[in-house]
Amino acid sequence: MTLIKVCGLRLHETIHHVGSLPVEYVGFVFARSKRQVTAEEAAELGGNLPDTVQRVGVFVNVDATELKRIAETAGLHVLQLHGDETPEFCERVKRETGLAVWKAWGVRGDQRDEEVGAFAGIADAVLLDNARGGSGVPFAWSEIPRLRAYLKDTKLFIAGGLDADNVGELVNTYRPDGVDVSSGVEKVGLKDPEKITAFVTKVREQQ
Ligand SMILES: O=C(O)c1ccccc1N[C@@H]1O[C@H](COP(=O)(O)O)[C@@H](O)[C@H]1O
Repeated sequence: MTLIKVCGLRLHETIHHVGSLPVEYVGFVFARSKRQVTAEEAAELGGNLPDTVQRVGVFVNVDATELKRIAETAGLHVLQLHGDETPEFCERVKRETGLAVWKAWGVRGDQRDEEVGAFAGIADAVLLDNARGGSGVPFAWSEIPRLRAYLKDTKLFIAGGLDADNVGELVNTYRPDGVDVSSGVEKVGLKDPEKITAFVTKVREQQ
């Protein structure tokens, strides 16, 4: 089964809707973004989710002390690191928080992408995204098999410009462990319940 993460939630109505769908993860963005929430807001929103849904915090280059503070306040289960975090930093944060760590990797389509292999066996998952993270634009999916080979058994999530129209092809062709969506389920900057349902339905149809 393909795991599903819906990211960038800020409103109670959307949280209730996502909580009623077969979704494994919900993401809260703590990076500077139009989707940014505070730890306190995330705690309140996340408190309305069923226990089956894990809460993921999205961070860009935040130090370990601040990560810990936000994770505890917001009640996070997973830390998604979207900046220049090293494998050593990921290992340390995993050890000190006891939480799962996902490393987001911006795919550029050049030799530097091979460095993603340094996170294999350290991060609980690697999330491949467009090199401009959170941009809503897909990267070249043809790179997936090459990069997956560097990750060995580490879980692979795909993000970057996914929506209900393209996720079926992605799942069918590349069979990632999970998919992550944000801007593709928005309408004029707000999460759209119909688009979220359409996305989840499309992923589940591929099983
Ligand atoms: O969503 C944001 O604003 C954001 C800001 C900074 C880093 C990451 C961000 N979001 C993550 O980006 C990917 C792709 O999102 P999209 O579907 O292409 O919009 C996803 O993992 C979001 O969690």
